[in-house]
Amino acid sequence: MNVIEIEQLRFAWPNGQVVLDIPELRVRRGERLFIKGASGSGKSTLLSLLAGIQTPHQGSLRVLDQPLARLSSRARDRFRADHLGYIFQQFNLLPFLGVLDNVLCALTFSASKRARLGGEARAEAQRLLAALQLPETLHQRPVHSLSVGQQQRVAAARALIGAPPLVIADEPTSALDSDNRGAFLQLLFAECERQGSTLLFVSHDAQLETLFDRAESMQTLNRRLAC
Ligand SMILES: Nc1ncnc2c1ncn2[C@@H]1O[C@H](COP(=O)(O)OP(=O)(O)OP(=O)(O)O)[C@@H](O)[C@H]1O
Repeated sequence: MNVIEIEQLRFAWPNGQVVLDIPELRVRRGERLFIKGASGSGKSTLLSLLAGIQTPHQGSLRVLDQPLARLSSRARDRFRADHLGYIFQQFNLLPFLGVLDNVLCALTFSASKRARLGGEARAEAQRLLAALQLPETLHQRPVHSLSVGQQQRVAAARALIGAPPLVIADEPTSALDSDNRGAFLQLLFAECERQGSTLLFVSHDAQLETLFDRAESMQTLNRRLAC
């Protein structure tokens, strides 16, 4: 089954600038896809469509077989909470909440994620944080007191909890040095594989692409825009 299916997708921002014109993109279940592209090439715009924050103006976009544009905005919010894990570029953690509470908050709005846990939520949050190598001594600390690399692991655990079928990561390694980037990616891959999550990872750092099953560039995806 394909987790993502895009056909003849076009999207423009209100100023009329066409940012995406993608004839086709398919992502298989369990695949680890790297999407690269220069600043301004439309990476974040594509992710906002896949997450159902924006909807396409033309063409078809299906995530987990759901045509997102046909859902109401409320149904898209629910779909996102239930089926997606999202690692934001700036992590978007709640700075004064503790590490564990930041991870657990991903379950608050999703009965599906809670149902997929198969065990106690706190124990699963602790397991994920340990798998991502965040020491237990930090689990109660407010996240604002953590280093950038540690915050990134909290953001990854929050995206992974409840085994969402699709995990989207938007440049989450840009603040790390190359050794730490590689190590973090291997941990992320291992957890995605363990729980059967497809990973879509966006970055302008083309050095990372060899670590993935497949890489696509925004330039190639958007080839019609260059004509
Ligand atoms: N909310 C918005 N309203 C209008 N234009 C926007 C909006 N968001 C992005 N754009 C425009 O869409 C184009 C693509 O932006 P986008 O953020 O998707 O690129 P990107 O590849 O993610 O860039 P970066 O690597 O710098 O984050 C840019 O020209 C940008 O100015």
